[in-house]
Amino acid sequence: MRNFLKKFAGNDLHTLNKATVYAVAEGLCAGAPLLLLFVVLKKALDESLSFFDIAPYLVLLLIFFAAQTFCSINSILNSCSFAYGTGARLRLKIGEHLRKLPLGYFKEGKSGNTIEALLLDVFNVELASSTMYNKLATSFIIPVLVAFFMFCINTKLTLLIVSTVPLALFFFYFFRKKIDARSTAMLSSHRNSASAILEYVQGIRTIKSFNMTGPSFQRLDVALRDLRDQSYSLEATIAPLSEIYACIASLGFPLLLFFGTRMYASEEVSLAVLLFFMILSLKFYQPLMGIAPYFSMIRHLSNSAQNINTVLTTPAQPGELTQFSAQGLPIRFDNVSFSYGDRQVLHDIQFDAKPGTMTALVGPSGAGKTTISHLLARFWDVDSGKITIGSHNVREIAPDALLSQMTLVMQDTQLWNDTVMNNIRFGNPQATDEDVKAAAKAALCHDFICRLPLGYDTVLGENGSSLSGGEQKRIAIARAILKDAPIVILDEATASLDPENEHHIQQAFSSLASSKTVFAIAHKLSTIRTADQILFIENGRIAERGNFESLLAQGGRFKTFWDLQQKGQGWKIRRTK
Ligand SMILES: Nc1ncnc2c1ncn2[C@@H]1O[C@H](COP(=O)(O)OP(=O)(O)OP(=O)(O)O)[C@@H](O)[C@H]1O
Repeated sequence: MRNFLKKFAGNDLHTLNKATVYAVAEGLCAGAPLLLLFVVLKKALDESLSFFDIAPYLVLLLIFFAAQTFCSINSILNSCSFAYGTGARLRLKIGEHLRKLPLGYFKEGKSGNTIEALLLDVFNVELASSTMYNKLATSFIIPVLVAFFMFCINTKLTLLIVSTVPLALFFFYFFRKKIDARSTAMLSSHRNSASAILEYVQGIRTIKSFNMTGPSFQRLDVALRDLRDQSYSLEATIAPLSEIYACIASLGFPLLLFFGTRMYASEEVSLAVLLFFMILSLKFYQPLMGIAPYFSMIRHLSNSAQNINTVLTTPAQPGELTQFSAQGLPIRFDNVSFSYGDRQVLHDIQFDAKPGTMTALVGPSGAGKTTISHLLARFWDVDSGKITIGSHNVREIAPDALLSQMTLVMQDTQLWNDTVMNNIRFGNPQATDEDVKAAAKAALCHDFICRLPLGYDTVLGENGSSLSGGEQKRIAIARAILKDAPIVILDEATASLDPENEHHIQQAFSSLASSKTVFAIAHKLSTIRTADQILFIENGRIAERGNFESLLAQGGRFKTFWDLQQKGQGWKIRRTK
């Protein structure tokens, strides 16, 4: 645990050490009244006792109380400063690392796990370092110091008191695998529910539209029930074990009573010493009793630490070229093949895109169009062949440097719960308000933004929920215009829009795409009439290529596709009686 904390705490580790020293000092100060009690008892039993005899001890007691309070405050402040500092650093580190991971990592259903790493696991580390670490340290150090002190007074009585502790610890050690298993199951269940809740919240619109709220949403229901069962099962294991552990450990007290009184009867020890040991044994057992619940927390922590490590050690995509400009460079897909797991979805893709031209990717659903554009952005790396920009293989280019040269307008628009101004400025944080407005005008959104209650200062709600789909898309285009990257990828950007919105967005795209190297993925073939080259993708291969007219003239798959779309424009929903 300490190694894990050390790894992320850096120079802050001395704060944790300070907190531990204060915590031990606090524990010892808390024990001081017992020592004074012993002195008072001894005086009372050996001689007569007056107020003047105990007055200096009363003063000492007040000093110890003050010292205890001082140490306690400092222990809490230092451990909290360490815990929340380390927690914040960990969250930032995870957030920073996530940005460098290939998109494939998030597509493989690991996002629930990642959120768990950010929330529960880091929270566990915070909790461990703010309270558990000090509690555990003092729970071991204080009994050791008390035992040493008792040992100096009477060896036999000390041995009686401590003899049961190894037995109790061994008992817990014997059941550790059971606790481990329950704790691991509980954490895994926690992760499942986090991912189920995430899925539920993200899909809430669909769930509502199918009237599948509440328990009918099976996965969430099952995950939450499992979490309830696993949490209960863990507690039901820990609670009896903790009680039996505490019982075994404190068996030393009856032993002390039995043998201690016999030793007193045979005048082997004085009454004061016997009474003192009885009182001191409480100080000895008390911290040991308190540590039982921490055994499962240690398991939680090591599990959380492992999970955080898994996220942090997932390799970031390599790429040594950190300064790169794609301006004016041609792009080449050279015999590119790619598989998702065992399933090959792209075969020998070969084409060139000259700078400043538009390449349209069309074809049936699932043909591999989006995958081609994602490979260019290095969301994944190719299995064979290569993609080059100018003379550079994209594998050589650091993902951040590569993405800085691209604008992606995806099917789903991601907007933040922030002002319109900041949402657009996301494309270029250095942009002035005037730059933002100019981009908004070019993307044909200035007018509707001005009609919003606070204009550019209007907060958009979660994922732009206060705007229509077409308006959201135009904000995303304004953001892309502001980024002004030399490569633009448009993925089904006009899908699901009404004709008026589509017309506006087409105009906005023209502003975005002028003089850029554009890759447009489109189902509606009418939107890519002006493309310099059209690649018709089918079953992961380029089946046909050419410009709009030449492809129609070929009379092949593209032509069939076009004819079908023309017919489809007059489609009706027929009611059968
Ligand atoms: N993350 C993924 N893991 C596994 N398979 C995937 C993944 N993403 C896509 N696929 C599969 O790869 C194939 C190509 O998908 P892709 O999204 O590139 O097709 P597309 O031509 O863009 O389809 P559409 O027009 O419907 O968006 C499909 O069969 C799809 O099921």
